[in-house]
Amino acid sequence: MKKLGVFGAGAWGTALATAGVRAGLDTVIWAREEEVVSSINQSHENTLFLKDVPLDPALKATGDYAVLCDTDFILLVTPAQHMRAGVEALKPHLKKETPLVICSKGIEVSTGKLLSEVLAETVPDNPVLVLSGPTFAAEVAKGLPCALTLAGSDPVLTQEIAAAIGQPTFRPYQSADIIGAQIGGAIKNVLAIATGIVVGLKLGENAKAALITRGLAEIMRFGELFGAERESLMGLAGLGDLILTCSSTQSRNMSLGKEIGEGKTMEDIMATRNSVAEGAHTVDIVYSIAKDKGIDMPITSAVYQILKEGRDVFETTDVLLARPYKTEL
Ligand SMILES: NC(=O)c1ccc[n+]([C@@H]2O[C@H](COP(=O)([O-])OP(=O)(O)OC[C@H]3O[C@@H](n4cnc5c(N)ncnc54)[C@H](O)[C@@H]3O)[C@@H](O)[C@H]2O)c1
Ligand SMILES: O=P(O)(O)OC[C@H](O)CO
Repeated sequence: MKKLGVFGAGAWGTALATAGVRAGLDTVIWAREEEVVSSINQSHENTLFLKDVPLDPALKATGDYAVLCDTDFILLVTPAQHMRAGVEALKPHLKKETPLVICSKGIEVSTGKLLSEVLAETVPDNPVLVLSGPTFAAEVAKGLPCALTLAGSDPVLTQEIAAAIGQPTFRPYQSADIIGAQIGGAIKNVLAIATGIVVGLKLGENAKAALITRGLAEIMRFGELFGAERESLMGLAGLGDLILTCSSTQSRNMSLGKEIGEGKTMEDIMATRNSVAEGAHTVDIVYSIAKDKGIDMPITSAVYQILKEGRDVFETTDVLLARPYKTEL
């Protein structure tokens, strides 16, 4: 495992590529936008998605699938809703034995499938792993310390990849629970929007803590349906990421919710951004699955109603608070 490919050069792909370079890997990042390829190669910065963070000149960018696929393992970092199309495009150039590591956080809205299920359909022969956890791209790119979950069904391969990309400031903890490693990262984005709304409405720190904790209960209930292990949901890729994302406006999801709580519309907010807020997509499918399967997810439902049905934030909050009292667990 000497050569790393990174598929997708948004903020997270770029940060992961810097981690690869720092780990001593010969790293190439594939970008969809020509201007990103040239800005990384010439100015050693991703001016479109990770501005003002200097990148190691050793990091090479390409727009060529064949160059990306001439590597020992590939991190997949496209937005979740574009993962299927992205991997389909990659497939003709991909060696069957190349391990693919899902680093995106979301559930495919059109099918309700986890990204590992999407890969099982599109590239069934490639080994698939998941890398997820509490990690803001800018901090990782600057080399600040973090810890993540690296999940894979083959413990030897998982260990091999952890050893290849791991370093003191980028610590992958291994797991066999590929499902659990994806559920927390996908749903915490929806809950971060909810927390942002609470912050934007100035409902206080107590409300925020209550929402994060009851949000975790929603992750647990949803995870059970997919067969996630509870321990994984309490780990870095679950609770850890929920805490991080709900705590800071560095999160695109949390800050989106905050702006909604402050009275802005989705149209206004999206007009000022070129980055992805996965929760605004994931909420559709989580809401729909929860409704279909009878899973109690009142916070997720509230986010859906506000974002997708245009319900008033004050009215929706009142309805949430007026729900009957029940046992905690
Ligand atoms: N940014 C972070 O701190 C962070 C951390 C962990 C995980 N993630 C996850 O990584 C994934 C990628 O997020 P990001 O922060 O790198 O993205 P970003 O918001 O920085 O950049 C947007 C990305 O979307 C791509 N894109 C836009 N339109 C597209 C299209 N039509 N088809 C394919 N790709 C398109 C762009 O090329 C770019 O790579 C997301 O699932 C996110 O949840 C992000
Ligand atoms: O900026 P966000 O909300 O996409 O969150 C980034 C990461 O997922 C945090 O772990």
